[in-house]
Amino acid sequence: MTVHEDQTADSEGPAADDVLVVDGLSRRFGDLMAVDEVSFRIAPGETYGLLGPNGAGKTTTISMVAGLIRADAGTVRVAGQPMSPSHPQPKRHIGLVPQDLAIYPELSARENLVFFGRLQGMGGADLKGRVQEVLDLIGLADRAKDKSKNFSGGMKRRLNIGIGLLHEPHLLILDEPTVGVDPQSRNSILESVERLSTAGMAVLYTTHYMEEAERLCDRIGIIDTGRIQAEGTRDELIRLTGGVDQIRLAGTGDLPQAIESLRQLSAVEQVDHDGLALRLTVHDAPTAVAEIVTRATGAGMSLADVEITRPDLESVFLQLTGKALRD
Ligand SMILES: Nc1ncnc2c1ncn2[C@@H]1O[C@H](COP(=O)(O)OP(=O)(O)OP(=O)(O)O)[C@@H](O)[C@H]1O
Repeated sequence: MTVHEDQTADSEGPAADDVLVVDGLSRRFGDLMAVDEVSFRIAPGETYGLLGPNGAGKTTTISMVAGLIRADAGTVRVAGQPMSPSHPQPKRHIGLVPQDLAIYPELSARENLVFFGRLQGMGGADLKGRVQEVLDLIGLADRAKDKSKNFSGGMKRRLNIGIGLLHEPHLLILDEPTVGVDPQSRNSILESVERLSTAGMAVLYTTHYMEEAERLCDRIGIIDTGRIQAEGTRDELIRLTGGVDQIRLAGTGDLPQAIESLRQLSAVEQVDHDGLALRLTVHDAPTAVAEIVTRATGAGMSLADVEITRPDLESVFLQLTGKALRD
């Protein structure tokens, strides 16, 4: 886990096979420091999330990583090679999926992929084979012949992702790919990203949706006002801000005996009695809850209700920045 500002950290150095190493990346627009010394790294098969609200600096960061805009300071290494305006070659290892759709509505899914593949200098049997692989990866093989103008929002986004995958990049960058799509389409996009990650792809994923970061990302950088405020796995970030799982047991019966018995469980840190219910502070509530219920009832408690409360990244963000993730 790496913690920035005044927090202490046990930061690990970059591994030799990291697909992406970003160090001290900064960019100013006039008086605004849009990205301020952003550093992170992504290993093969790892999904790294930049989680932050609108205007946090996510798009500016990935635009610099992808070589679309110049950085004022900092370095980017892709697949072990430094990248700069004078040395753009490592760009070929990056697949960028921008926020806006870049597909031709009158062309089918397959025709779009063939068109963009040719633009990238691909052709012949290689292109044909790769297009089929990509159609499978994005789950559009059975709609390959349909014009993309007839696709749902999520299918169009997946086709957009497919275009970014054609040249077999080592790193796929997705900029808020689910904004403006319905929940079902969102799920199919997330499943595609999960499939790619399982296949070994390194993914850089920007979002302001906490649920997506929690579901997809192995590590998350919480970004606000251009700075990464904290970085780690979901659980590390939650521990960092002192978040704990709680279980509330409402019921009647021999409560003192239940408290005594529950205090002996290693997962239980603390048991309080608020008059109406027992309130437990626990490690990993979803795993511990079955044993806790068994203990409480075994000790003579008759349960009326069991409620689990887990802190989430929204509360971490609030604590770190004093603001909500969404307006
Ligand atoms: N070309 C530009 N000129 C001036 N200001 C810019 C430019 N591009 C971005 N900004 C500003 O830089 C800040 C960071 O913007 P950026 O687009 O990187 O944020 P974001 O986290 O991607 O949010 P969003 O999802 O809204 O794009 C914002 O205040 C934005 O207004």
